[in-house]
Amino acid sequence: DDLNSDAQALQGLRSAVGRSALPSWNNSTPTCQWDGVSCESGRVVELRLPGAGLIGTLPSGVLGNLTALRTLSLRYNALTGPIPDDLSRATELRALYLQHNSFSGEVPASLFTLKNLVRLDIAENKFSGEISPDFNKLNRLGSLLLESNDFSGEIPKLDLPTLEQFNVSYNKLNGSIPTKLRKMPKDSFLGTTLCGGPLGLCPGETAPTPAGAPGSQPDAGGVADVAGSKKKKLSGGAIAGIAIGCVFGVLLLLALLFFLCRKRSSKARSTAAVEKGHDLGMAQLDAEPKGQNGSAAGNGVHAGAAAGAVPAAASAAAVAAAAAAAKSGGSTGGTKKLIYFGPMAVAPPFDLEDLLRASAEVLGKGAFGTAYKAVMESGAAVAVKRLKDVDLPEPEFRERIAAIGAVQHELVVPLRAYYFSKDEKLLVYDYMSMGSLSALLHGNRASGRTPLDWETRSAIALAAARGVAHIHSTGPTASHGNIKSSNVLLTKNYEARVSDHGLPTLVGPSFSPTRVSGYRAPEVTDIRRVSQKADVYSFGVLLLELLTGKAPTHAVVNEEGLDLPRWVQSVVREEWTAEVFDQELLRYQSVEEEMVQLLQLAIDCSAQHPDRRPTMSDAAARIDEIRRSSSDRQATESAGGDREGDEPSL
Ligand SMILES: Nc1ncnc2c1ncn2[C@@H]1O[C@H](COP(=O)(O)OP(=O)(O)OP(=O)(O)O)[C@@H](O)[C@H]1O
Repeated sequence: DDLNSDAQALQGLRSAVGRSALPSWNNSTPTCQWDGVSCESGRVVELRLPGAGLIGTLPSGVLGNLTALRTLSLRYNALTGPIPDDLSRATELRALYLQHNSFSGEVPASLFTLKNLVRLDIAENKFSGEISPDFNKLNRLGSLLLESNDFSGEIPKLDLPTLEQFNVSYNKLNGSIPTKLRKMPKDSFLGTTLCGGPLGLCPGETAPTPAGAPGSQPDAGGVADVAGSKKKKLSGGAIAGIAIGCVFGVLLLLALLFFLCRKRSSKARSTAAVEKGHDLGMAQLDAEPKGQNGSAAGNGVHAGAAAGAVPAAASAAAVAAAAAAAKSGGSTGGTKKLIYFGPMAVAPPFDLEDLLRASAEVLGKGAFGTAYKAVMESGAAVAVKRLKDVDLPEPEFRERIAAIGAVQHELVVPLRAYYFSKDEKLLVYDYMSMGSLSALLHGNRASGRTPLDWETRSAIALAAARGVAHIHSTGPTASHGNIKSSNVLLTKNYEARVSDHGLPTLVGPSFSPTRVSGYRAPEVTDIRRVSQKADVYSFGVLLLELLTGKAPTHAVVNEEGLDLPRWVQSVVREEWTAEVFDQELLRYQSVEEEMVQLLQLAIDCSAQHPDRRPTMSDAAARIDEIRRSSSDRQATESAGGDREGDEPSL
């Protein structure tokens, strides 16, 4: 074993998973100077390639040859498949960081021979199977991080003397937490059905008896019995005392409430009026769209959530913010601030007070909360999204929202600011005056809305593809997470902008959408973890929607809604291709070839198997090409004819 064999191993790694990612790894540069490589005494001892864009499956017979390796970090890449068995030959390994990839399969038994391991982080992958008791063999382990995988079953009795960090949260684990691990914090076990220790008593367990108290009843049959047995010991006097205390407490609370209500009602806007206004806004959500603002606003196709832009009597966003302020202590000053991103962070043009005073109307209700249009006294309008079901701990929420706010791109609707308190989470976006693509496509066609021509539709497709491709370019696992036509918004000039990226990362594990969206890729089981390839699938469905004019959740076929990719494929297979297109598009016969090309791309993107789908940037490049050929052809065919407004009649 020498540096030559190390170099060969690294080359093997590069050609398997990093061909385009590791340009500095070439023969004209000495191996020890390659990116991410550190040597000592003529051997490679560290390999650190975090977020390097590695993609694919680690080959076997490669990493195991790095026999002097002490640190291996391949975190935040797009690696798939199992950990190769031969890694066990790298016996000097102390730190192994593989978190945030898509590794799958069981943790190989060979890993448990790496006796020197101190840090093992394989979180945020797709590892499955049970957690092996053989982790006990790694008795120098200080951190063992297994969270957000598909591990199942019970946690074995782990007894690792130097273990400080341990996390198995967000796995399919059940049973009780082994005694030695019960000192770990609650966070280590969230998102599982485990019990015991920081998660509270397991069924059949009794609370530990306080020192000196008479013996408890072992296994007396659960929490209820424990309470029952305590009750028996209370004397009559004590019960009377408690009862009197309770009555007094309730009276005191009532008096306080009464006092507070009176105080608030003297303010300009009474709480009752505001609440009423708020209720009005919310109540309208389940009603038919009123369509005051024409087809540009609202979202008429999402069954049950059809909402026009209905003005609420009072400021609904103000209610949201006021509720936040009131619940968390009354005053709106102090630390209760909007946190800004991008250029606005330098000179914020509005603050929470302005939002509080803004008049608002409900735009619609989505899976993550309700969206409002808020018009401030200055006349500026913003879209405020009031999130529900966020039970992430504050630091995690702030970290994730910072990642969302960091995406600033001309084709992505910018997140300008957010507000976080225990009870309220508000996101502030630019207000997009022409509403969503969903409303544009499926809005009331009868009422003389402008038909969408090929040029507009293909331009929207291109902008959306580029916007999403930009989000993907920010990191190997960065994804939008919820691509659909109501999240493609339009500027005054009908230019498309991608909105709402990253929202699924903000909701906690308790979030469970009621319906499976027609845009969701078949492999997605947890909407909080949507891969880039799953985004491509959703984008494919969006393209199909643009081409067919049909919404994927539209109840055309049956109550369950339309599986657009399957429907299109069945029609295309029967060679009725022309049948799938939106009638409005068919009026433009001269672009039929391009329409078929775009349809082919849509079918490719919505392939069942993720590996068959193109990348988002490939999809964008293909749309660009298709559009170029259609404009070339139109230039030659129309011989100077002005197509603008030239709307062929039926
Ligand atoms: N910045 C914005 N400007 C204008 N309209 C918006 C803006 N953001 C959202 N909307 C519109 O408000 C409505 C509700 O949006 P919201 O994002 O809450 O739900 P959704 O997109 O239907 O579903 P989801 O919650 O899954 O994203 C939609 O019709 C959407 O197009």
